[in-house]
Amino acid sequence: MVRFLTGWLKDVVNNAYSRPYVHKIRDKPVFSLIDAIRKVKEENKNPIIAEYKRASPSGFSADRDPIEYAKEMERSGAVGISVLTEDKFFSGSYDYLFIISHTVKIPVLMKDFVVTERQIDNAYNLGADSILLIVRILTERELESLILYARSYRLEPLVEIFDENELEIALNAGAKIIGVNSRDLLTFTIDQERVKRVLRKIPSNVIRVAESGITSKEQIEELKKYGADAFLIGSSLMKEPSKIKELI
Ligand SMILES: O=C(O)c1ccccc1NCC(=O)[C@H](O)[C@H](O)COP(=O)(O)O
Repeated sequence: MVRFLTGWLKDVVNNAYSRPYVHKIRDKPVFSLIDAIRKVKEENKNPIIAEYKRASPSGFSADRDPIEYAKEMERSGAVGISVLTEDKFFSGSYDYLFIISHTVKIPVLMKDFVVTERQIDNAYNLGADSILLIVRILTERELESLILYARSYRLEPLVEIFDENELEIALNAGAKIIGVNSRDLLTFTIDQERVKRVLRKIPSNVIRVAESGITSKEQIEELKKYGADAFLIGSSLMKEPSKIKELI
């Protein structure tokens, strides 16, 4: 299918094409996010991917030191850290990714609107262990090709979907870890019922991640009933990092 983008999504993708190449050489091993999630589940804990997000187009903003935040998340048992690197709409940066990936020894996900191989080169060189690939902004051919490109660096991408149609695309492309985003990328509305509906349709040999709008342990327990293996949480942990202890 050919992608058709409107509004801010069109702008964010256009901006992604002109992200610069970062001249760095990776100096750390790759940590598997999938293995880390399986291990935390075996320990009967909730695998939480804690996100470092300073701003978002839906109006979120938080000013927190990246090193302190990352250390606290690792100390508290987060399975991984997601770092927003998109600059125009999320006030992210490649510097945050480098700093955080060189602070912690748990998997780090580069959260961005990835549409080029150059962005994946940057993720690897800056120390990321995984990248996000969003089905909504890619053609099927691009998705397949970027998954393979990321794997050539041993980075297993988290493939983000919205609904059943995108689930089929992600599965056809061979995704091994799939995130269902409760937030509609255009309207920003959160719909956990859609997430539950889609989660239960993902085969159990695929790692299933519930993304966005998670604020409580009750929500996590509910999402687990529908098959969620891991939880990507940004806003509530950026506002109150100590909350991670009760969520895990
Ligand atoms: O965070 C946003 O407002 C947002 C708006 C539009 C597109 C993407 C957006 N966020 C990216 C994410 O996927 C979330 O940051 C992530 O899932 C964590 O969500 P939350 O816990 O609700 O901050």
